[in-house]
Amino acid sequence: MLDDCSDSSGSADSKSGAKAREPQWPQRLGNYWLEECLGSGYSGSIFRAVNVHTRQIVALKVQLTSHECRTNIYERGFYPSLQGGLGMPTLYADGVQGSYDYLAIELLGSSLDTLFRKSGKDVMDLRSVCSIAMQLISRLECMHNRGILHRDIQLGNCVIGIPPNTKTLYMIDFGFSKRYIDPITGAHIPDSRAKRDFIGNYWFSSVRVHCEGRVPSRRDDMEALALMLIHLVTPSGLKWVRKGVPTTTREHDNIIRQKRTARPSELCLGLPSVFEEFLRYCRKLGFESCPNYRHWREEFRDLAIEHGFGGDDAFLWPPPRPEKFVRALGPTKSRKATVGTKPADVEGVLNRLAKLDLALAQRPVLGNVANAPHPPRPSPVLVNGDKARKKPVSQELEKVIVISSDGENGGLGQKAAAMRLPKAIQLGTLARMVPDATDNLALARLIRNFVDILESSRSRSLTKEGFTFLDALHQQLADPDVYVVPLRTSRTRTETLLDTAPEADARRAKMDRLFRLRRDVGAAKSNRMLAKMVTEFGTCIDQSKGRTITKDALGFLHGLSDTLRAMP
Ligand SMILES: Nc1ncnc2c1ncn2[C@@H]1O[C@H](COP(=O)(O)OP(=O)(O)OP(=O)(O)O)[C@@H](O)[C@H]1O
Repeated sequence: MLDDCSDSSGSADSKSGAKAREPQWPQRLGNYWLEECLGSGYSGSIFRAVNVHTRQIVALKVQLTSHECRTNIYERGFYPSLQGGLGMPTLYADGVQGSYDYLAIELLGSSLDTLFRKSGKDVMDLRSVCSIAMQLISRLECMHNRGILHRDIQLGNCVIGIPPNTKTLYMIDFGFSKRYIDPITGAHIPDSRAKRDFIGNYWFSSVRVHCEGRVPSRRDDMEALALMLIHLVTPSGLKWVRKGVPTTTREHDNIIRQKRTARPSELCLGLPSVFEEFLRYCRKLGFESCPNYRHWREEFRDLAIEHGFGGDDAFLWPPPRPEKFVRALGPTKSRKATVGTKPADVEGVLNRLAKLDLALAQRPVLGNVANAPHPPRPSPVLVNGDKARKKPVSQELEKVIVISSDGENGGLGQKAAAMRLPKAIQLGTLARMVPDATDNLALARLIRNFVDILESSRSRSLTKEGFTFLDALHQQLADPDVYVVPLRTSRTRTETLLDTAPEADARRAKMDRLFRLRRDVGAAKSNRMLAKMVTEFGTCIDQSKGRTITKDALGFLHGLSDTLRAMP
């Protein structure tokens, strides 16, 4: 199949052959005068064209009627259902003239593929990727709500608009699309194990469709999007994309093998956890399941907010300089911002984060001992603060960017005046300081800083870095030499959403547990008891929808800090 189905974009179907020689296109088709050629695909070319009567500029997609793969025929069938949807191109006219078939479509801008390649970078900045995620989830939601699957999600099929719509992403190329809902009966297309030709693209088509030959449904469009996002934030991209379009069956088999065997945790190593969770979610969806678009849009919005980019989904290209976000967050010359750290250093950290410098954003592999937040250390550690430690925590605290200049209560309590770093960096830094907190007072201070960060953040969701802090805290309170299973397990929020317990009951149970923890924390008599409470606290948050830090949760953390402070 491979030798007769490839093109340079990585798209594949059963009908395509080697790229045909460019035909001689006429100067005029219907009311359109053909101008510049914007791009050529396997089955035809796209021209910038002008309506000779109205002077309206359009993109004219032209194909030979003799072509073996006349995708225009299919596309013109889908456009009417997609009209009016945000990011769905307008179809102005279509027709057949002599041996030419044309569609006059709204003229759009460059594709993500072109933009990314021209940037010369090997990863896309996190802000842009979050905005792509939010917008494309909406595009798929729109198509799916209208009963249509795209089935060829790839960078070349996502384009920006022309001014004034340059911040909006559009889906194009519905040549492989399909109705999955019968417009008359309303029934979902049936699943089938019968052997079928692969339709999609080598890079991002889902494992089920590409490697197992299954019938595509909504989940597969979503998985393709997840893979595309992971590709964008992975240095040099997904490994099976790096070698280019396969030209032999052997190369294609290699891609299939690599795709099939790559576990989500491996693909997403070092990335913010939402990428892995999204991919896992898509792969767990049933054939007819309706994806929870809103939930995942909000996840990517939260990720953008956590990294200081704001929650707007506008696609800004080229990406604004990271300093723009820094300035928006506070004055860079603040005295507090420079405690132990030069502004340039801080900017460097932010710049690297904005470019998703993966060395900085190291993420432990879930459940992997080698990547446990803090590997077992030989040094003796505290049980009720009775052992001496290497380094006073306050020194480390000062090295950290904002944290605290007056130890006890100041610090992030005066957050408004200080330059605020992204929550992820602050929490990550704080978590790394826990193993060196050699007495209860130092731990109490770190917890207070933890609470300050949570309270100063717009998002009340406990992130991966927040759980890493709790893991480290639990370990330090219980026994620092023993490996602790991370609180936030590979169980995803998705599963939480799919839990059978009615949502209201689950919420009430969470509130009760947190209320009890808050009430009882003051009565704890030892660090081990507190360690248990931290575990219960973390588990309770992890299992709740949205992993939200409630008032009682903050109360518990305050109580924990006070109790440690009061302990001998
Ligand atoms: N409406 C549009 N406005 C501007 N450029 C467009 C438009 N539609 C497509 N293009 C450009 O033409 C290229 C090919 O378009 P499209 O993917 O629709 O054609 P195709 O023949 O189906 O291609 P392929 O065979 O690669 O799937 C796109 O990558 C894009 O650069």
